[in-house]
Amino acid sequence: MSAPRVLRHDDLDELVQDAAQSLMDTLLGLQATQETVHLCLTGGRMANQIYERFAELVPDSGLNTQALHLWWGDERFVPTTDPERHALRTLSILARTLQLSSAQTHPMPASDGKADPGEAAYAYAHELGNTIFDVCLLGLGVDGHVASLFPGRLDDTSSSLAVGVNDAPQAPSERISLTLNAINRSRRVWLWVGGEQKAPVVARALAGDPDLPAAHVRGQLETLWFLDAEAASQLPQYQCEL
Ligand SMILES: O=C(O)[C@H](O)[C@@H](O)[C@H](O)[C@H](O)COP(=O)(O)O
Repeated sequence: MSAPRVLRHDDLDELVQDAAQSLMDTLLGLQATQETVHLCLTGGRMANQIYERFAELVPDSGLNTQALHLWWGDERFVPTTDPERHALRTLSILARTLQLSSAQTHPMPASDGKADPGEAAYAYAHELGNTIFDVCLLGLGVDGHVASLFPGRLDDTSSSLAVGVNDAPQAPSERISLTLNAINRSRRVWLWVGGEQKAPVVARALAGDPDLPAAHVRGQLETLWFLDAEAASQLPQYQCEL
């Protein structure tokens, strides 16, 4: 397990640019040595901005999009065509420049066709099997949640890979989430966080507050927190690298 490192950026634009470029560079580096790369995506406003920038980088990058597999860290348990679905938003951005077949994209199940979030989570865990994410992306909620693992409901002893959430404190209440078990077996875990309202929870999580799910995420090789200056504003200077 790797200790968290903080990459502090002067502003949101710099964070978006660096996060998108770092993702591209890492995927290209991986493709030089391995056939398939598994990337686990997150929802949220910050991530969507970074995906926009990433999609712009794709055409001139040399990225082999055929060799990329996309997974999701969590999903809102709503119908397939509901615009609230993380997968729908993310794919609508990425599909501008990435040609992706359905065999490469592994969205979490939607509510049409599945009885409840638990059944959907079970199916997703089965699909995931022994897959290890090369990069697992996460956003951070103001309450310290990551994926759909909320404070006070942390299923940290779960040996399963995905869980159904029926009473999330944030709408919609029904969700599917990867567990810490699935997240923390990733090679790299990257958190993308911006804005002043996240500063207190960033400081608590990086101080190791055990109540916060975000304090428990670790990649096997790398745990990187990409922050803008506002989100990093309550951290001690020594914790920031840039
Ligand atoms: O599933 C959801 O309801 C949200 O998308 C949420 O979990 C989000 O990922 C985080 O709150 C961080 O997102 P922001 O980058 O939008 O702050």
